[in-house]
Amino acid sequence: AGAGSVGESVKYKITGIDPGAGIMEATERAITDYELDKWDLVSGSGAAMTAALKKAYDAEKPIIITGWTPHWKFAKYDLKYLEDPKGSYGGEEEIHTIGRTGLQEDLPEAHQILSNFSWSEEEMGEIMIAIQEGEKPEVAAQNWVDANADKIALWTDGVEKVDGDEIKLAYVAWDSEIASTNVMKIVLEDMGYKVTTVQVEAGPMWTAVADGSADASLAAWLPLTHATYSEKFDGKFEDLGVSMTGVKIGLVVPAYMDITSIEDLQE
Ligand SMILES: C[SH](C)CC(=O)O
Repeated sequence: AGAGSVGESVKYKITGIDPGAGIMEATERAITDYELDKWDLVSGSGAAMTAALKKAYDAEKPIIITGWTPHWKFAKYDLKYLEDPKGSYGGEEEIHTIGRTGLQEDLPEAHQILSNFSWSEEEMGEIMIAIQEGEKPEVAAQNWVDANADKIALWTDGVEKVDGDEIKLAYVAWDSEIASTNVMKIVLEDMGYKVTTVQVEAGPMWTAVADGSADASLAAWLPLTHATYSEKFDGKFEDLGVSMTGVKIGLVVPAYMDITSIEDLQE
């Protein structure tokens, strides 16, 4: 089908997520880079996006979403990324853990555990899929923690337990970060911390770590996805390291759509 019919079939709309997400900025960049003048990016939330995806997929209707890996949608549906020859979405990304300045001095044990935190797409995926299949996030995370003591020992080895120190983790309700934050909450609680988690949008998440109202976040996507935030708050946070490599953002469509590149969306 011609490119125009693709645009008409989705009313020239790309189904996005929360407006502050880096993938939304990258998509606006793609709309400019590929001169998709008739196209609009619709913001909403991760949950609204996956609901729209399910509705379209079950009816085998066209849909174009802002998608990312790791995410359970690739296990549930036959999806594909649209090629991005202009590189609007960057290349391979990483998930980083960030902490407020002063964290190492105030909460050295947590600083060490958060710096050690790293796991694979498959490990995160087990939790995301359990949640997607109806398990409560805290239960899915606890089940994973119970089954992966050896992995968690790599993060906590040599770290002394604390006695009720308080720590606050900020995160955004992306399925990937719901999984990681619930796991880290349990790990830190098992190490003696009183953990609170606060779910906010991406901008407020970075702001909270930078102004110290949150101690850390597991939800920093770098180097490109959150470049605007990391530049804005340069010097006001500490990068505690990479928790996952090989992650990716882009435009994602069901495999039944006969387009392969973002260029196919041009008139
Ligand atoms: C939706 S990705 C997890 C992160 C981002 O786009 O900011």
